[in-house]
Amino acid sequence: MPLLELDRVDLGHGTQVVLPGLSLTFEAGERVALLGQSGAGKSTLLAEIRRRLDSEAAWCPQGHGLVPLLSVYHNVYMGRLDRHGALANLINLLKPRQEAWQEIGLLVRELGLEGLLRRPVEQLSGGQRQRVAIARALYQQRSVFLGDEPLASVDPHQALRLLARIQARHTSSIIALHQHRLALDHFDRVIGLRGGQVVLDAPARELTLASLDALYPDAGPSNHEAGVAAST
Ligand SMILES: Nc1ncnc2c1ncn2[C@@H]1O[C@H](COP(=O)(O)OP(=O)(O)OP(=O)(O)O)[C@@H](O)[C@H]1O
Repeated sequence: MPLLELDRVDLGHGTQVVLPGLSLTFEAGERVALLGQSGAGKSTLLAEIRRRLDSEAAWCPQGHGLVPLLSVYHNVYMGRLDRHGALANLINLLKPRQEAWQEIGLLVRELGLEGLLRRPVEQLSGGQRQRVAIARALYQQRSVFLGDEPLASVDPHQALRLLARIQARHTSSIIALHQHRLALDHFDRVIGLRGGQVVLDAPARELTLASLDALYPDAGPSNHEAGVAAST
């Protein structure tokens, strides 16, 4: 069953079209890796998917989108801000709701952030912030996970564990990433963007690391090794 169909749409920013005439169908239940060099249009595509799926999708943005001065608890709680009234959210800011505190406590423990619930996000490492952003997306409890490089600042072993948790909690996932090995081994489908077009759209099992090199024209032949190094 299609989750989403894009039929010859022009995607871009203002008057600048980045992905002209784009046609893509995403099926429910698919785990899709979105690849392409910087500026290829992955975020632009994800923004459109997010706009269309709206409340069906949990969202983990590039650069985490956290509030540095607020605690880990409050940042994760923000995943469900829209499900409570303004007053309840305000009160929670001053005095955390008990059931939310417990639920978020379990979630952050699962992601290896135990003991950090009260810590302001500005005092966390890059990898810890990344996990808070993932926790916030998991806390949204949606059927689809959309992630813009959600595994960029964690080590390869952690990336694998986090990805497994993300995929276990969502029926479908569409994730932009640069770890090629991860894309080939843990996704159903790989979509590659280059020069404003979809130049690759294939089942991950049919692809090799070398076949992904064509997505990175600036990188030269050694990119294959970079892909290996960046992967688990
Ligand atoms: N808000 C914006 N306004 C105008 N142009 C933008 C905006 N965001 C992105 N662009 C441009 O759109 C093109 C695609 O950018 P996009 O962020 O989608 O690429 P990307 O594949 O996600 O890159 P990266 O891997 O670096 O995140 C680039 O040329 C970029 O400069």
